[in-house]
Amino acid sequence: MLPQSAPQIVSFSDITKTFENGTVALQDLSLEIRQGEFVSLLGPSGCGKSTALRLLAGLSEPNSGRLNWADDTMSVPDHDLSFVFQEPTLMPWATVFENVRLPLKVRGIGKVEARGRVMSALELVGLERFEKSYPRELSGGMKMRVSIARALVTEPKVLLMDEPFAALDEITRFKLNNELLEFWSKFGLTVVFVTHSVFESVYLSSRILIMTSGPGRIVADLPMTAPYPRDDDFRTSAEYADTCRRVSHALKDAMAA
Ligand SMILES: Nc1ncnc2c1ncn2[C@@H]1O[C@H](COP(=O)(O)OP(=O)(O)OP(=O)(O)O)[C@@H](O)[C@H]1O
Repeated sequence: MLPQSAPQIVSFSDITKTFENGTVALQDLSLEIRQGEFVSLLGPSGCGKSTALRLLAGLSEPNSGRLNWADDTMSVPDHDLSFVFQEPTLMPWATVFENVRLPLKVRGIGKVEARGRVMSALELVGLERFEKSYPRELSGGMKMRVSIARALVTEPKVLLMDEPFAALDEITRFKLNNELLEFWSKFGLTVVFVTHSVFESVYLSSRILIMTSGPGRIVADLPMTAPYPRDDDFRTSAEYADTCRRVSHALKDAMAA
């Protein structure tokens, strides 16, 4: 599946991010992401994964260095880019339909025009029958599906995900992993995915960037060559187990260094 030949979509050049309290969250970070990649940022707590994702989303600015989108329109906040957080961050007072409609509303798209798009996004995540439900009536997995539908309703090119499945039980997480891979492939998305989990990153990614802290930086860039589609057979294969072991060792080495 693509990587090497695909065009670059965004690059970080020597990016440093220091917070006001003096914490150097990222130092001299350079990185290129290509269109259609599924890139995971994997590393221990505090190594700057979320900071890197927030810079990509335009939610924060670097102190030095440059972030370059190949297409200038991508640097406009919210344009062609969606963010999924660990918490589904749904409006509790609004229905599932209204929650998913929100990004379209923010863009000035009227309810009539939005309806078809919202219902298509809900169908994608299997929640079309729940359009009138409120978040409190949904399970954790369903809330996350609503959050994903809200991210996909704008038909983004790039999906940024910050530990989206960390709070879910394993069976739900596996299901959502598979659904995410389906959306990624169906829509030709570029996904940047933050996780602590070696297993999750190996299952999903076309490439894993291992980060470490003190200061936050990338210490290994590992292509994941197992073919897609990946399914439950892959999850129980020797190749998956071997790759998890290799990535786990690389992570341990990075943390010890
Ligand atoms: N707004 C902030 N002000 C000060 N320090 C911050 C701020 N945000 C993050 N940090 C610090 O910057 C470093 C990187 O944080 P970041 O949240 O990016 O790490 P992370 O790898 O995503 O961690 P986790 O996996 O725990 O979410 C940490 O030391 C964190 O305490």
